[in-house]
Amino acid sequence: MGYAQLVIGPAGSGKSTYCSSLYQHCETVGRTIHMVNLDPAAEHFSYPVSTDIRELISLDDVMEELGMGPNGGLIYCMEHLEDNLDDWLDEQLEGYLDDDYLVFDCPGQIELFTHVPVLRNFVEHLKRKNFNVCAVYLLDSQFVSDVTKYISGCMASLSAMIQLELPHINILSKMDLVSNKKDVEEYLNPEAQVLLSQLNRQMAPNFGKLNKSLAELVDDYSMVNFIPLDLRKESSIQYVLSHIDNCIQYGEDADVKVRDFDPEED
Ligand SMILES: Nc1nc2c(ncn2[C@@H]2O[C@H](COP(=O)(O)OP(=O)(O)OP(=O)(O)O)[C@@H](O)[C@H]2O)c(=O)[nH]1
Ligand SMILES: [Mg+2]
Repeated sequence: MGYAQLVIGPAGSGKSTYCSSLYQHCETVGRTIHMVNLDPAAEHFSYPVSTDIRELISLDDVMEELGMGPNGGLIYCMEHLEDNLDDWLDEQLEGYLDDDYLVFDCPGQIELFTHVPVLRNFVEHLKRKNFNVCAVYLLDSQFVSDVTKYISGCMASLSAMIQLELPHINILSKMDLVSNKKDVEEYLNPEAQVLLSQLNRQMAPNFGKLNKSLAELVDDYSMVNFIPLDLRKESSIQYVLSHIDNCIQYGEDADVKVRDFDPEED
Protein backbone atom coordinates (compact mmCIF):
# COMPACT_ATOMS: atom_id res chain seq x y z
CA MET A 1 0.00 0.00 0.00
CA GLY A 2 1.40 3.40 -1.07
CA TYR A 3 0.23 6.89 -0.13
CA ALA A 4 -0.10 9.93 -2.33
CA GLN A 5 -1.10 13.58 -2.30
CA LEU A 6 -2.22 15.10 -5.58
CA VAL A 7 -1.54 18.81 -5.16
CA ILE A 8 -3.89 20.79 -7.41
CA GLY A 9 -5.38 24.27 -7.64
CA PRO A 10 -5.44 27.29 -9.92
CA ALA A 11 -2.25 28.72 -11.45
CA GLY A 12 -0.10 30.49 -8.91
CA SER A 13 -2.10 29.30 -5.90
CA GLY A 14 1.12 28.15 -4.22
CA LYS A 15 1.25 24.44 -5.04
CA SER A 16 4.98 24.18 -5.68
CA THR A 17 5.81 26.37 -2.69
CA TYR A 18 3.60 24.17 -0.51
CA CYS A 19 5.37 21.08 -1.85
CA SER A 20 8.71 22.57 -1.00
CA SER A 21 7.68 23.57 2.53
CA LEU A 22 6.12 20.18 3.09
CA TYR A 23 9.34 18.51 2.01
CA GLN A 24 11.39 20.66 4.41
CA HIS A 25 8.97 20.00 7.23
CA CYS A 26 9.17 16.26 6.71
CA GLU A 27 12.92 16.43 6.60
CA THR A 28 12.92 18.30 9.92
CA VAL A 29 10.75 15.72 11.62
CA GLY A 30 12.65 12.81 10.08
CA ARG A 31 9.94 11.59 7.78
CA THR A 32 10.53 10.45 4.20
CA ILE A 33 8.38 11.74 1.35
CA HIS A 34 9.12 11.60 -2.37
CA MET A 35 8.41 14.55 -4.61
CA VAL A 36 7.05 14.00 -8.10
CA ASN A 37 6.91 16.81 -10.63
CA LEU A 38 3.91 16.49 -12.96
CA ASP A 39 4.32 19.94 -14.50
CA PRO A 40 5.98 19.64 -17.92
CA ALA A 41 6.50 23.42 -17.95
CA ALA A 42 8.25 23.69 -14.59
CA GLU A 43 11.82 24.93 -14.60
CA HIS A 44 13.01 25.58 -11.06
CA PHE A 45 12.48 23.44 -8.02
CA SER A 46 13.19 24.12 -4.41
CA TYR A 47 12.78 20.46 -3.48
CA PRO A 48 14.60 17.39 -4.75
CA VAL A 49 12.56 15.88 -7.57
CA SER A 50 12.60 12.11 -7.45
CA THR A 51 10.33 11.54 -10.47
CA ASP A 52 9.92 14.13 -13.19
CA ILE A 53 7.43 14.20 -16.06
CA ARG A 54 9.97 16.21 -18.05
CA GLU A 55 12.01 13.06 -18.44
CA LEU A 56 9.06 11.72 -20.40
CA ILE A 57 8.10 14.90 -22.22
CA SER A 58 8.81 18.61 -21.90
CA LEU A 59 6.59 21.50 -22.86
CA ASP A 60 9.41 23.32 -24.64
CA ASP A 61 9.94 20.41 -26.99
CA VAL A 62 6.23 20.11 -27.72
CA MET A 63 5.89 23.81 -28.45
CA GLU A 64 8.96 23.82 -30.65
CA GLU A 65 8.40 20.61 -32.54
CA LEU A 66 4.62 20.64 -32.85
CA GLY A 67 4.17 24.39 -33.00
CA MET A 68 1.67 24.37 -30.15
CA GLY A 69 0.95 27.20 -27.72
CA PRO A 70 1.62 26.88 -23.98
CA ASN A 71 -1.84 25.70 -22.89
CA GLY A 72 -2.58 23.36 -25.78
CA GLY A 73 0.99 22.10 -25.43
CA LEU A 74 0.45 21.36 -21.77
CA ILE A 75 -2.70 19.36 -22.45
CA TYR A 76 -0.75 17.49 -25.14
CA CYS A 77 1.99 16.64 -22.60
CA MET A 78 -0.53 15.42 -20.04
CA GLU A 79 -2.29 13.28 -22.64
CA HIS A 80 1.08 11.83 -23.53
CA LEU A 81 1.50 10.96 -19.86
CA GLU A 82 -1.92 9.31 -19.94
CA ASP A 83 -0.81 7.20 -22.92
CA ASN A 84 2.27 6.13 -20.97
CA LEU A 85 0.75 5.14 -17.63
CA ASP A 86 1.38 1.45 -18.19
CA ASP A 87 5.00 1.84 -19.17
CA TRP A 88 6.70 5.07 -18.08
CA LEU A 89 4.70 5.66 -14.90
CA ASP A 90 4.78 2.02 -13.83
CA GLU A 91 8.52 1.94 -14.36
CA GLN A 92 8.84 4.99 -12.10
CA LEU A 93 6.51 3.56 -9.46
CA GLU A 94 8.52 0.36 -9.35
CA GLY A 95 11.39 2.42 -7.96
CA TYR A 96 9.42 3.04 -4.75
CA LEU A 97 8.87 0.81 -1.79
CA ASP A 98 5.58 -0.62 -0.66
CA ASP A 99 4.44 2.03 1.81
CA ASP A 100 6.23 5.05 0.36
CA TYR A 101 4.57 8.46 0.46
CA LEU A 102 4.49 10.43 -2.81
CA VAL A 103 3.57 14.07 -3.36
CA PHE A 104 2.54 15.02 -6.91
CA ASP A 105 3.05 18.67 -7.81
CA CYS A 106 0.55 19.31 -10.62
CA PRO A 107 0.31 22.04 -13.23
CA GLY A 108 -2.17 24.86 -12.55
CA GLN A 109 -4.24 24.70 -15.74
CA ILE A 110 -7.75 24.44 -14.41
CA GLU A 111 -8.86 22.31 -17.40
CA LEU A 112 -6.94 19.42 -15.91
CA PHE A 113 -9.32 19.01 -13.03
CA THR A 114 -12.52 20.34 -14.55
CA HIS A 115 -13.11 18.43 -17.77
CA VAL A 116 -9.96 16.87 -19.24
CA PRO A 117 -9.95 13.24 -18.02
CA VAL A 118 -6.16 12.93 -17.76
CA LEU A 119 -5.82 13.43 -14.00
CA ARG A 120 -8.79 11.23 -13.33
CA ASN A 121 -7.24 8.39 -15.30
CA PHE A 122 -3.96 9.10 -13.60
CA VAL A 123 -5.43 8.65 -10.13
CA GLU A 124 -7.43 5.60 -11.22
CA HIS A 125 -4.11 4.14 -12.25
CA LEU A 126 -2.52 4.98 -8.90
CA LYS A 127 -5.46 3.36 -7.11
CA ARG A 128 -5.04 0.20 -9.17
CA LYS A 129 -1.41 0.24 -8.08
CA ASN A 130 -2.67 0.18 -4.50
CA PHE A 131 -2.12 3.84 -3.61
CA ASN A 132 -4.32 5.70 -1.16
CA VAL A 133 -4.69 9.07 -2.86
CA CYS A 134 -5.93 12.41 -1.53
CA ALA A 135 -6.59 15.54 -3.59
CA VAL A 136 -5.09 18.63 -1.94
CA TYR A 137 -6.71 21.69 -3.46
CA LEU A 138 -5.03 25.04 -2.82
CA LEU A 139 -6.86 28.34 -3.07
CA ASP A 140 -5.02 31.64 -2.67
CA SER A 141 -6.30 33.44 0.43
CA GLN A 142 -5.92 36.73 -1.42
CA PHE A 143 -9.03 35.84 -3.42
CA VAL A 144 -11.12 35.16 -0.40
CA SER A 145 -11.68 38.75 0.63
CA ASP A 146 -14.06 39.02 -2.30
CA VAL A 147 -17.12 36.76 -2.06
CA THR A 148 -17.58 36.40 -5.83
CA LYS A 149 -14.00 35.22 -6.31
CA TYR A 150 -14.45 32.93 -3.35
CA ILE A 151 -17.54 31.31 -4.90
CA SER A 152 -15.68 30.82 -8.16
CA GLY A 153 -12.79 29.19 -6.27
CA CYS A 154 -15.28 26.89 -4.51
CA MET A 155 -16.87 25.91 -7.81
CA ALA A 156 -13.47 25.02 -9.26
CA SER A 157 -12.77 22.93 -6.18
CA LEU A 158 -16.17 21.24 -6.53
CA SER A 159 -15.38 20.43 -10.18
CA ALA A 160 -12.21 18.74 -9.05
CA MET A 161 -14.12 16.75 -6.44
CA ILE A 162 -16.61 15.57 -9.03
CA GLN A 163 -13.95 14.85 -11.65
CA LEU A 164 -11.53 12.99 -9.42
CA GLU A 165 -13.82 11.40 -6.81
CA LEU A 166 -11.02 11.38 -4.28
CA PRO A 167 -10.86 12.21 -0.60
CA HIS A 168 -10.44 15.96 -0.84
CA ILE A 169 -8.86 18.61 1.36
CA ASN A 170 -9.24 22.33 0.66
CA ILE A 171 -6.45 24.60 1.77
CA LEU A 172 -6.39 28.37 1.95
CA SER A 173 -2.82 29.19 1.03
CA LYS A 174 -0.63 32.27 1.62
CA MET A 175 -2.11 33.08 5.01
CA ASP A 176 0.98 35.18 5.77
CA LEU A 177 -0.42 37.77 3.34
CA VAL A 178 -3.69 38.10 5.23
CA SER A 179 -3.45 41.09 7.54
CA ASN A 180 -6.89 40.79 9.08
CA LYS A 181 -7.53 37.15 9.96
CA LYS A 182 -11.16 37.99 10.80
CA ASP A 183 -11.85 38.75 7.12
CA VAL A 184 -10.94 35.21 6.22
CA GLU A 185 -12.36 33.32 9.17
CA GLU A 186 -15.97 33.44 8.03
CA TYR A 187 -14.94 31.76 4.79
CA LEU A 188 -13.33 28.76 6.42
CA ASN A 189 -16.67 27.21 7.34
CA PRO A 190 -19.11 29.55 5.64
CA GLU A 191 -22.84 29.64 6.25
CA ALA A 192 -25.31 29.97 3.42
CA GLN A 193 -26.95 33.04 4.97
CA VAL A 194 -23.69 34.94 5.29
CA LEU A 195 -22.59 34.11 1.74
CA LEU A 196 -25.98 34.99 0.36
CA SER A 197 -26.21 38.38 1.98
CA GLN A 198 -22.68 39.24 0.80
CA LEU A 199 -23.37 38.09 -2.73
CA ASN A 200 -26.62 40.03 -2.85
CA ARG A 201 -24.89 43.14 -1.60
CA GLN A 202 -22.34 42.98 -4.43
CA MET A 203 -24.45 41.86 -7.33
CA ALA A 204 -27.44 43.19 -9.25
CA PRO A 205 -30.89 42.13 -7.93
CA ASN A 206 -31.59 39.82 -10.88
CA PHE A 207 -28.88 37.47 -9.56
CA GLY A 208 -30.80 36.90 -6.33
CA LYS A 209 -32.11 33.45 -7.20
CA LEU A 210 -28.78 32.24 -8.56
CA ASN A 211 -26.98 33.55 -5.47
CA LYS A 212 -29.38 31.70 -3.20
CA SER A 213 -28.81 28.43 -5.07
CA LEU A 214 -25.04 28.85 -5.05
CA ALA A 215 -24.89 29.71 -1.37
CA GLU A 216 -27.09 26.73 -0.52
CA LEU A 217 -25.07 24.40 -2.72
CA VAL A 218 -21.86 25.40 -0.99
CA ASP A 219 -23.50 25.00 2.41
CA ASP A 220 -25.54 21.82 1.76
CA TYR A 221 -22.65 19.72 0.66
CA SER A 222 -20.42 21.28 3.29
CA MET A 223 -17.70 20.95 0.72
CA VAL A 224 -16.06 24.18 1.65
CA ASN A 225 -14.12 23.52 4.75
CA PHE A 226 -10.89 25.32 4.15
CA ILE A 227 -7.87 24.75 6.32
CA PRO A 228 -5.72 27.87 6.50
CA LEU A 229 -2.05 27.37 5.73
CA ASP A 230 0.65 29.73 6.94
CA LEU A 231 4.00 28.44 5.73
CA ARG A 232 5.88 30.54 8.28
CA LYS A 233 4.53 28.30 11.02
CA GLU A 234 5.70 24.73 11.38
CA SER A 235 2.57 24.01 13.40
CA SER A 236 0.37 25.09 10.51
CA ILE A 237 2.12 22.73 8.09
CA GLN A 238 1.90 19.96 10.66
CA TYR A 239 -1.83 20.57 11.11
CA VAL A 240 -2.52 20.43 7.37
CA LEU A 241 -0.39 17.31 7.00
CA SER A 242 -2.16 15.52 9.82
CA HIS A 243 -5.52 16.17 8.15
CA ILE A 244 -4.25 14.76 4.87
CA ASP A 245 -2.64 11.76 6.57
CA ASN A 246 -5.91 11.06 8.28
CA CYS A 247 -7.71 11.24 4.93
CA ILE A 248 -5.48 8.60 3.36
CA GLN A 249 -5.16 6.56 6.56
CA TYR A 250 -1.43 7.06 6.70
CA GLY A 251 -0.01 5.76 9.95
CA GLU A 252 -3.15 3.87 10.90
CA ASP A 253 -1.82 0.55 9.68
CA ALA A 254 1.25 1.05 11.82
CA ASP A 255 -0.97 1.68 14.86
CA VAL A 256 -2.90 -1.49 14.18
CA LYS A 257 0.29 -3.50 14.00
CA VAL A 258 1.49 -2.12 17.33
CA ARG A 259 -1.85 -2.91 18.92
CA ASP A 260 -1.90 -6.41 17.44
CA PHE A 261 1.30 -7.23 19.20
CA ASP A 262 0.42 -5.57 22.48
CA PRO A 263 0.17 -8.40 25.02
CA GLU A 264 -2.00 -6.26 27.31
CA GLU A 265 -4.84 -6.37 24.80
CA ASP A 266 -6.76 -9.40 23.77
N1 LIG B 1 3.64 35.33 0.58
C1 LIG B 1 3.50 34.10 0.09
N2 LIG B 1 3.73 33.87 -1.21
C2 LIG B 1 3.58 32.63 -1.68
C3 LIG B 1 3.19 31.55 -0.84
N3 LIG B 1 3.12 30.43 -1.59
C4 LIG B 1 3.46 30.80 -2.84
N4 LIG B 1 3.74 32.12 -2.90
C5 LIG B 1 4.14 32.87 -4.10
O1 LIG B 1 3.14 32.74 -5.09
C6 LIG B 1 3.73 32.58 -6.38
C7 LIG B 1 3.26 31.27 -7.00
O2 LIG B 1 3.73 30.21 -6.20
P1 LIG B 1 3.93 28.75 -6.77
O3 LIG B 1 4.26 27.89 -5.61
O4 LIG B 1 4.86 28.74 -7.91
O5 LIG B 1 2.46 28.45 -7.29
P2 LIG B 1 1.97 27.21 -8.15
O6 LIG B 1 0.58 26.94 -7.72
O7 LIG B 1 2.95 26.10 -8.08
O8 LIG B 1 1.96 27.83 -9.62
P3 LIG B 1 1.80 27.04 -11.00
O9 LIG B 1 2.59 25.78 -10.87
O10 LIG B 1 2.37 27.99 -12.01
O11 LIG B 1 0.36 26.81 -11.18
C8 LIG B 1 5.23 32.64 -6.18
O12 LIG B 1 5.65 33.95 -6.42
C9 LIG B 1 5.40 32.29 -4.71
O13 LIG B 1 6.53 32.88 -4.14
C10 LIG B 1 2.94 31.83 0.56
O14 LIG B 1 2.59 30.96 1.37
N5 LIG B 1 3.11 33.12 0.95
MG1 LIG C 1 3.91 24.97 -9.62
